[in-house]
Amino acid sequence: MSLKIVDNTTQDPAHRRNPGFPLDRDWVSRVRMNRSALERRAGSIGARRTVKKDYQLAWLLKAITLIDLTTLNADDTDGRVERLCAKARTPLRAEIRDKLGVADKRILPGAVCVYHTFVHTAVKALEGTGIPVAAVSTAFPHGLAPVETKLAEIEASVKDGAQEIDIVIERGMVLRGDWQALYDQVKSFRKACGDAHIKTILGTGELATQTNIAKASLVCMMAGADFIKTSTGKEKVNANLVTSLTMIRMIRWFAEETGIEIGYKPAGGIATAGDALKYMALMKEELGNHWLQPHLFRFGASSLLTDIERQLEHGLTGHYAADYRQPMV
Ligand SMILES: O=C[C@H](O)COP(=O)(O)O
Repeated sequence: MSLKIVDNTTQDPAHRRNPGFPLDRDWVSRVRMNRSALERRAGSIGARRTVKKDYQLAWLLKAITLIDLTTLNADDTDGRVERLCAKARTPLRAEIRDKLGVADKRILPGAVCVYHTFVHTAVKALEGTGIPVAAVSTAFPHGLAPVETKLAEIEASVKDGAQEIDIVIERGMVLRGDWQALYDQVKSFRKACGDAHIKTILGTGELATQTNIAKASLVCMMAGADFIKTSTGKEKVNANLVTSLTMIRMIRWFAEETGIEIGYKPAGGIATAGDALKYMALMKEELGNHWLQPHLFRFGASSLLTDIERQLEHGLTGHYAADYRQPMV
């Protein structure tokens, strides 16, 4: 089995951060997406075997490095966040790592993602691992609060040690086509983030059309987003392949025009190893293997790791482990 694919780190020194660009209204007005063409293309993902069976275990190991291990529940506690961080420190049991021959490799999730309240706890629990803490700020999940409140929340998360900030946009700005307001707000969020990387959550399930999703993606990238992210996980419709295709194509277009590579984070409802492989195949086919690195791709997921661990064990032994052997939080 080739495990070359898991040899990556969370930082690529050659990667240029998005500096942000002026709002180009002409470009925004030229954006049009064709939903049925997107659906046809999305339906073909995973139909052909993109990942050969022998390589699947290596891809699943890689998938672990691309997860923002997440807990975003109203009943989260310090204890739950600490247990999640313990899982992040040891995402795979030693026995599985040994059997896979990867005991010496860095296989850790891309980040741990929590509410602002728990940033301090997570930073402390992850000390020494190099795993960044991502905070959902700006009145997650709806994004409806005075801008000053949202900016203060970002600043507080950064002060507590968050290295990544997942902001939510106001969906109403997109539905009204108020691109200037969206651009100005995301730009101010980016400024408040400072060195922390900013992921902009679009709430795609609430944006009505693929064209709106594409335009919102573009405006966020112009305003300085490091990542564009689909969903909070709280909308009725969360990440899916059609929307992913729309956003990935905007990332490609943006890279062609500006030379800047923006990250992509599908989030919400991605819970199985099979789902993960489909998203990875989509990235590989549309943007190339290069984009399958933690600084350019993340899964926002609360339960994906559990299934990946189960599938890895099944791949090794032919049996599924009992649930108690893979506790999450
Ligand atoms: O950003 C991450 C999402 O909230 C996680 O959603 P999930 O619980 O459906 O995996």
